[in-house]
Amino acid sequence: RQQGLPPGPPTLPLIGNLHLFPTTRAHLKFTEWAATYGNIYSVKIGSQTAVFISSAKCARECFELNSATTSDRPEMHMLNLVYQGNEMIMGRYGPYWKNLRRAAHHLLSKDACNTHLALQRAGANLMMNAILESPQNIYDHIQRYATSLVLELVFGVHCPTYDDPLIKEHYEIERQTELLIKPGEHPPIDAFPILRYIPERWTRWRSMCRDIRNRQRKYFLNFVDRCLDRIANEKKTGCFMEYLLENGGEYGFNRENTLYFALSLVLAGGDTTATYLQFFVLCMLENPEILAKAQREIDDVIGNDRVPELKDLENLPYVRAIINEVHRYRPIAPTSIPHYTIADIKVAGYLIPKGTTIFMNIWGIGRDPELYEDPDRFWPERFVNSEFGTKPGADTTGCRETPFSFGSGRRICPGVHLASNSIAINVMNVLWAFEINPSKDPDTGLQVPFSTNDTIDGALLSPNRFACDIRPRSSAKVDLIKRELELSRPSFDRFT
Ligand code: HEM
Repeated sequence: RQQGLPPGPPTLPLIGNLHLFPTTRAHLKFTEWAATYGNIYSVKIGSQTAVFISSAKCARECFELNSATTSDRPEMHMLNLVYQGNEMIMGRYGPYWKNLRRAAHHLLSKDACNTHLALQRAGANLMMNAILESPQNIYDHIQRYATSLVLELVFGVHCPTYDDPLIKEHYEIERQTELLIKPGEHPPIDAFPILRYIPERWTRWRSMCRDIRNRQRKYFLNFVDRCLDRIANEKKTGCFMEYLLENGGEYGFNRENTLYFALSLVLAGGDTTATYLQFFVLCMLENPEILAKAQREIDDVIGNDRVPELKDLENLPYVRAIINEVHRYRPIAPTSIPHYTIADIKVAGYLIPKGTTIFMNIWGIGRDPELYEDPDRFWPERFVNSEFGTKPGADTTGCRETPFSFGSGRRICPGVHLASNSIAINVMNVLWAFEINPSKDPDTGLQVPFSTNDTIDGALLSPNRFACDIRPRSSAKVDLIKRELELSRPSFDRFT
């Protein structure tokens, strides 16, 4: 470990800390290290350095005040094989990425998102109706909502049911793609670049990258072809891809850039929103008294004669607190997406050299004992008692309105407004419409186990499929849900 670097676990010659690097539930180990080595610490992997930031104050200094230097992404060989530098999420910082961000703003700015609200509400109504029809499939109904929304907006493709083959293929592609970046899944090719030269017959990753690339191209190019057809036949849906195919030059995009930009939005926008909403349902299942309190608030403000609207959220402080607490308690990207320095910087008095990978330890920031009382407890009241959910007297430098789970600095999630609207609409709907209880095994009568800790071991933190007993709170609400769905169906007409 070079002089001036933040402290960290003791290293071994050549491999550094590689032998200590966790391959499962890595965020827990990274947060444990923060308790030992501090809110900024470094880890060596071969010759490479990684720095972990685990406090709001350091995150502000690192990602916001030094954003001109900390907005690159580390090079990942396998992603290069799949995307050849065209995609956005791991794209290198520079003029091409700046154009991608400009283009993303066109679709995802706060104002643009106001124009997507009718579609989001229609999709949410479809989800409530699907829960009425097959409550046992709530996990899938949530996935359908989130995936169909991004496919509708980006490619003009509507998926009305969860067993639509397009939804199934989307999730297969997401799962495969996640394996590319899952720690421990492959040899450390990026830390030891010499591994790139191992002959193909002894490696699995090259053929895997080729398969994923081909599968993604087949899936997404089919959507592009459909857009081209609609443009030719003057049957446009107003989706983003149609706009890009006609105006991509505005951003300097060629056809490949356009394809991979759209792919980035769809892959980044579907699973993330779905995972948040699945965790929300699990948090309600685990905390019936919190669910009941939120429903009392909803009943007082909205009542039984109409469904919730986005603007109701202003009058629902406890529901807002629940939304913030789910973000804190189960951040879906617990160590965000790594950033990379393009020059030396100083953070908290330590040197972070050019060429360092920096992780924002979102999980650790949400569990910082200096900021949060009883951080491992799901307790929305903390966000009622103080603006940022912090304990009395805490130094709130770096705390902010946008949840940390969306990342930080110039790379902060550009989908934050779309995701926040989806979350608000669906959280209010579910609280207003449904009772949520543990389900019982029909044979044994025993409660079917569930837990917010029962997660898929992937690059993102997402819950395993779970069961619950979710049913309408009254027959009058069933009638309202059905009526609302019929009223909002015209939003889908343009996709037929
Ligand atoms: C609950 C939902 C979501 C969460 C928690 C989330 C979280 C994140 C995080 C942590 C990052 C990395 C930020 C950083 O590097 O500092 C990110 C990046 C990104 N997100 Fe999201 N996201 C969500 C939904 C969405 C949606 C709906 C879209 C678009 C439709 C989207 C598009 C993107 C893109 C394109 C990036 C890469 C940005 C870049 O590298 O410049 N996300 N997101």
